[in-house]
Amino acid sequence: APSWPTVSKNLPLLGHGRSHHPMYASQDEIKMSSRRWCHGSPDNQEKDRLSRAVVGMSSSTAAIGDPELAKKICVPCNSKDIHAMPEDSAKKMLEQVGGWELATEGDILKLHRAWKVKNFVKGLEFLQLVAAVAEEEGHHPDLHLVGWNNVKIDVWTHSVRGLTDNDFILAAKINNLNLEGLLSKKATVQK
Ligand SMILES: C[C@H](O)[C@H](O)[C@H]1CNC2=NC(N)=NC(=O)C2=N1
Repeated sequence: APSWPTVSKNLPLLGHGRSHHPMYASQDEIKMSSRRWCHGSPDNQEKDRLSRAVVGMSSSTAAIGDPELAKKICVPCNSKDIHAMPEDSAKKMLEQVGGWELATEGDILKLHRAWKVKNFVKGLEFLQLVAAVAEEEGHHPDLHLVGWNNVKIDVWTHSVRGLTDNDFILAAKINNLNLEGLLSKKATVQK
């Protein structure tokens, strides 16, 4: 068999600092895992979470100038109140998510950021940390691990084919991750 790099067994697959993979977690832990999807019918915990959600998601002014983006939570992406924000609103909100830039693919506006990691396995660990935040928020980025040590992340709201506050909240939470020991010392990042 090929000598694949040994990915550490206790890689936290779904956040909370421990893996939720059936091989490693007890059945009740799996039931307890806080996987939530935008389209699922919210249980009480979800309702509580949503009650703290940003009010007035459709107006991106709800978050502009608010330094606590990372403390906000995403709302269901299939909510009828969610709309893609105009580019000038996105440009204003960009100031709150250092290191991210606007990118357009086709006619879709996205948030983009790239990091150089120490090696392939550290890149996977980085992606696992991001996955845990995405699962917690029910809002998911596009994750790329290319050239073995380049992590690239795009964030956009697929349901409206553009940017919403959810995307900036997720980017702010990603910026708050502790990447200690994962990033390469060489700063040059492949865009
Ligand atoms: C149906 C529901 O909208 C989906 O479950 C969620 C999941 N995560 C998501 N993530 C992103 N980035 N955009 C979405 O529209 C989206 N939708």
